[in-house]
Amino acid sequence: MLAELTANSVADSLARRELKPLEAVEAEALARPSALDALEALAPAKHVKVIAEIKRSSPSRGPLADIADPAALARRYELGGASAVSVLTEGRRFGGSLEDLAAVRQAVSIPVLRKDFIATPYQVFEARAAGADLVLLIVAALDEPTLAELFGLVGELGMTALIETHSAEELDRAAALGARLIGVNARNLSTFELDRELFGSLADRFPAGTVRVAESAVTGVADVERYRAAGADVVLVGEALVTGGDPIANLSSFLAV
Ligand SMILES: O=P(O)(O)OC[C@@H](O)[C@@H](O)c1c[nH]c2ccccc12
Repeated sequence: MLAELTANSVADSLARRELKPLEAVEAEALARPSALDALEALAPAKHVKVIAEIKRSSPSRGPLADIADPAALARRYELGGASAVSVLTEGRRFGGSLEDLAAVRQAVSIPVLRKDFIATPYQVFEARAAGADLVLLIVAALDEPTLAELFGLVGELGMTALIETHSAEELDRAAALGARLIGVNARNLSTFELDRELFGSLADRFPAGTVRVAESAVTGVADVERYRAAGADVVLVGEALVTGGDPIANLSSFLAV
């Protein structure tokens, strides 16, 4: 189901854009200055860290925010103390683009995550060419050889993979891969259902030394506290930051946890 969704989304986004040849994108990716060290930026610390997301809309929630200037919002996130910025680059359902990512990259000096349904090496090169430091790989959407191939390529390009999981079995697959940055998404991307307890139920399963990311379902500081108490090093927050008024004030309350 999710694999199909990913394939459709990839085909759709590739069909809608004028595509440069792979060699050109690869050359652009390799010509970039080195990616920022996201593992260092997100390393466990005394307080929880936040990856703040630029998110215009989502299939489950519809339009969320009219973000005319993603770079300006990213600057607010950085000022507010976010450790990284996530930019949704999927166009049809999330209203994002690689242009958003490139604009954000120029505006901030913290690591930037390409959040999309990545299923091909081409998209990984594109991410680096646009300036991404991190790339999301969703275990449920990828077969084993593809996941391993993309994970390897992300590393070769000097970027960090955020491996997204939604079950014990997927978390074990992420661990077997040697992932250092692993997320548990509270949202099931096939049914859109939220399971707020999932991160807590899987927290003990993260291999020692990995950075634990709790993704989705933060509506306020109480959710950040709950994730932190369950063992999260990092929370990834979208909707609450794009809809909740001043992101700087919201971030400062989250970062006090
Ligand atoms: O808006 P929220 O509930 O704070 O969620 C953010 C982020 O976790 C969510 O956008 C997300 C997590 N994994 C994804 C994969 C694809 C698209 C989106 C996502």
